[in-house]
Amino acid sequence: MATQLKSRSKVTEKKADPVIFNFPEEAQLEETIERPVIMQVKNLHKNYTKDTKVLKDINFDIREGELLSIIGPSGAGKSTLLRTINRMIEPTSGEIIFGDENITKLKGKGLRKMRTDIGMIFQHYNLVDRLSVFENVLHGLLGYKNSLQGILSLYSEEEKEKALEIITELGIEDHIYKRCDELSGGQKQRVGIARALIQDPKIILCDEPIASLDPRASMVIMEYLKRISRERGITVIVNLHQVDVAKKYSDRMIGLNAGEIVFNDAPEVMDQGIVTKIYGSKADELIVE
Ligand SMILES: Nc1ncnc2c1ncn2[C@@H]1O[C@H](COP(=O)(O)OP(=O)(O)OP(=O)(O)O)[C@@H](O)[C@H]1O
Repeated sequence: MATQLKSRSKVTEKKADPVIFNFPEEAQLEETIERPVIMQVKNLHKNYTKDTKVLKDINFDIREGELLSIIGPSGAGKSTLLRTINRMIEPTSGEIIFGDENITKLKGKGLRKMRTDIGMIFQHYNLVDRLSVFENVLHGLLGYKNSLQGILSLYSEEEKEKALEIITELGIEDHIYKRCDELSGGQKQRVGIARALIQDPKIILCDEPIASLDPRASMVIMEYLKRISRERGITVIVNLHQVDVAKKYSDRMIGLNAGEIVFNDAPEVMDQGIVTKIYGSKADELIVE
């Protein structure tokens, strides 16, 4: 398989990093159509200790194929909220309804199945540095494997073809056999996205995906995330520090302040007054046009 893939990648013309995507008009129009709700977060609380109440009665719906950003000052609870959605962090109380299930009650097989439906990408990529791009992407399938298949890295030809397709879609096919520690931050994040995509998720959680990237690489990553939500109908939930980036790319924004939702609406509605409500005294540094 490796040789097959190598010869295929040789015939692939070297492409420059894609920068701008022009979304078709239908995709723009689709934004006005109300998408079905696929997840409901109800009365969610997280207390790390008796005195550290980080999420306070969080309620919101998540819709199919939307790009939803979560913004708020440092310590507002953005990462905690994102990570309770796939139970990387256990909520203290409340419900997260996904399909017919309450995620907060899942155990064993049910929990593993839910995690294949919800992919995740991270600020620091969480890749295995000494492994190749190809191997890291295939690792996204581990949730579907038994432990022996996982240990032996047993993947079918079909799975390898799918990995190649996704790697090509993300524009990193020229790096497929490189170790991940030879890649730039933006390329690493694209590997992270490819690893999430190969598991066929319904939702991708992105915990500050551009916080370690320069503006150009950040834009490329945001364009890919937007494209994934538009073209694949996957819901993308992104924690962001940059209000302007969130405004530009989101279908909807949630503003968190001290563990409470103080804004949940379309980006067009966000103005300086709302930014002040979310960021308090730090809002002066964040001018919103
Ligand atoms: N494991 C933990 N134990 C105790 N407190 C925690 C733990 N993890 C986070 N916290 C606290 O919970 C609060 C919210 O943290 P969280 O990381 O969710 O915020 P955030 O909005 O993502 O912040 P940032 O933008 O700085 O990443 C902070 O006060 C943090 O110190």
